[in-house]
Amino acid sequence: MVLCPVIGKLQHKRVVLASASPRRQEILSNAGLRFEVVPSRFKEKLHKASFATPYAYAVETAKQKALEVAGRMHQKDLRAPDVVIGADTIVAVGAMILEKPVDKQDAYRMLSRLNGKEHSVFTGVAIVHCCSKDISGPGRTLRLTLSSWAPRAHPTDGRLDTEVSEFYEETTVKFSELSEELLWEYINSGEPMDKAGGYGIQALGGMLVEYVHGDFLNVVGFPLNHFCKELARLYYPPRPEDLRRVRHDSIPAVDTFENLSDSEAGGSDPGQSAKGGRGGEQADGDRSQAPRALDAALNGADSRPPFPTGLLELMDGFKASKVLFTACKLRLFDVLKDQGPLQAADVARKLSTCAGRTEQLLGVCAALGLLEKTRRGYGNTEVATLHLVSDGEHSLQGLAEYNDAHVWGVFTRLGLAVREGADQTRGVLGAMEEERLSQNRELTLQFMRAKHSLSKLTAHHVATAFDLSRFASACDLGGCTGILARELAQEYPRLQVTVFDLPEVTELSGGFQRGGRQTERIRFVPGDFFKDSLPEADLYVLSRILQDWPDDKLHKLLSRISSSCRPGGGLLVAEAVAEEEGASRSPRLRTLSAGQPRSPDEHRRLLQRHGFRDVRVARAGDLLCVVLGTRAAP
Ligand SMILES: Cc1cn([C@H]2C[C@H](O)[C@@H](COP(=O)(O)OP(=O)(O)OP(=O)(O)O)O2)c(=O)[nH]c1=O
Repeated sequence: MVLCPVIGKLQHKRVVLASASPRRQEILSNAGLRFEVVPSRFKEKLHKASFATPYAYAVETAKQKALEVAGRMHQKDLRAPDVVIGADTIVAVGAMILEKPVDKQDAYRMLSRLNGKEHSVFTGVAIVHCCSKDISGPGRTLRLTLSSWAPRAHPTDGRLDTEVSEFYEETTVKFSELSEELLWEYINSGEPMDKAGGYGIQALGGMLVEYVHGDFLNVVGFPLNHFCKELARLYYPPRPEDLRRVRHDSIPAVDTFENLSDSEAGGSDPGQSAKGGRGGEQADGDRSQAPRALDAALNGADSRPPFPTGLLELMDGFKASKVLFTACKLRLFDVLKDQGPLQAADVARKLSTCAGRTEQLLGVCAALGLLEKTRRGYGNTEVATLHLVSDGEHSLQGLAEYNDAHVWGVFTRLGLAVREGADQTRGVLGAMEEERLSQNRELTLQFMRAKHSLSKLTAHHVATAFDLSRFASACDLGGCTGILARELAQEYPRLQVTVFDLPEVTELSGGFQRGGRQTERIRFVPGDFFKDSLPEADLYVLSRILQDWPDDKLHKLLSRISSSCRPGGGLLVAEAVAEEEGASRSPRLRTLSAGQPRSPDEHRRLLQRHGFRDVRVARAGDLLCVVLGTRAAP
């Protein structure tokens, strides 16, 4: 498929879609492109009469939308993009260009013009390749240091070199003869208001359409097929004669990040458009100029090293994490779930936070794909709705809270851990151990919320990695809130499950339980698996436990389990995946714990060393590996 190889070319680039259109986001996401959404602030006010054709207007508007985002991100170091994609969809009937209706009357005027007639839908697309050439050398990254949150004396002197590839696509659409009543019924549905021409062919508006000649997705807002051909043309390999380098010193200056806000950030002045011809002047509507820098990089003529996007992303990753944790701590996603979308000022009012910095936080959350910005303000994206709203079924709010309150501190002491070998986790978990969780109820609850939200992601995978129906009873050692126990009871209707955990944990587990028949087969027993007798069970379960203990403790625990397990009984171990021996685990799970990352084979050998045979290994999602061993007769 032409897109797959091209996706590979874009995979390590920072791609930004400069559009608030959910349709465009969906079309590109479904095609497998990874990108961030940074809606453009370009005001679509180009003078239509100054364009020779409707599609020239659409292409120029698309270009200005993309250049505005490229310029803003370059100036603000939100995330230095490699590629910015802009698009603009218009409906043309006769010489008239129809954009989004301003009100119902306007929608009626448009639909009446389209009624019973054939019209064209044009989508202009601009692909802007950015190469930052600022005084601090190539590349810019997320620079959210304290200073960058303070008003800047002046924007950086840096210059943004861009190379623009642009094209348009035309689709012909014919409306049926529509009654006045039907038109108003459609208008009152509200659907027309955010769509060019006042209709949405992909939804109710499909009822108005008699036929479509051409790319359907182009009508919805993004000509995916043409876009793929354009990318293929750009990356395999560009022909020198197609290259046209355009330098945009005229990128419209915008205020510093600090001062940028909806009311202040005017659109870029059309007069400052790119040098060179207006968009779309060529008859075939397909004017591509691949970037020369790209051609040089692809053909080895450029001696400079490839841009270290991944490394810079690694260097700045912690800032993005802190932005996420701060937004979670402020319950930003909860407020937007209940009352969104909201303008930045309204968010600041509801959170009782500083308006300027709230605007910045919202902007970065949008750049991180956690929020989407539309004319009506900021709203949660799908991932935020699923995982960042605190009462959501799949919420990871607890994990964010715990990482921010505790794990963050652990990593600030990484240097000490490396120099002195001290296990900094003990500094946190240890503190929890020594002062006993019971003396710090809030800490215990935060720990349990974190473990609960993380376990929810993998509990089903762990419970179903192997067929456990031969066991009548199971004991989940360190089972915390019982999320895995619940999954086991759900999956195996015969199974009785015991959750064995510290008293201060089991006494708080009630708050995490949800109803359901399977809870009748789950019991919580307080105890310490290093000191107290283990509850009797056919199957013992250790999920994300071994990783937290040094070898001496780990062998002590496995030895106690082996002694408690009758011949034919089982031990199920679920741990973070370490691909090969000694490899470090996925950083997202490593908490600097005292345990060693273990490969599946190392786990296999560990169980065999403690008397388990027929040891099998499986994967649980891309987070955990699951190992099941059967206790051999002594
Ligand atoms: C004709 C037609 C348009 N549309 C939509 C696609 C676009 O989202 C919108 C045209 O307005 P645009 O200005 O192209 O895009 P937008 O305002 O939605 O987003 P942005 O400017 O941030 O990129 O109309 C449909 O969804 N279905 C249709 O049938």
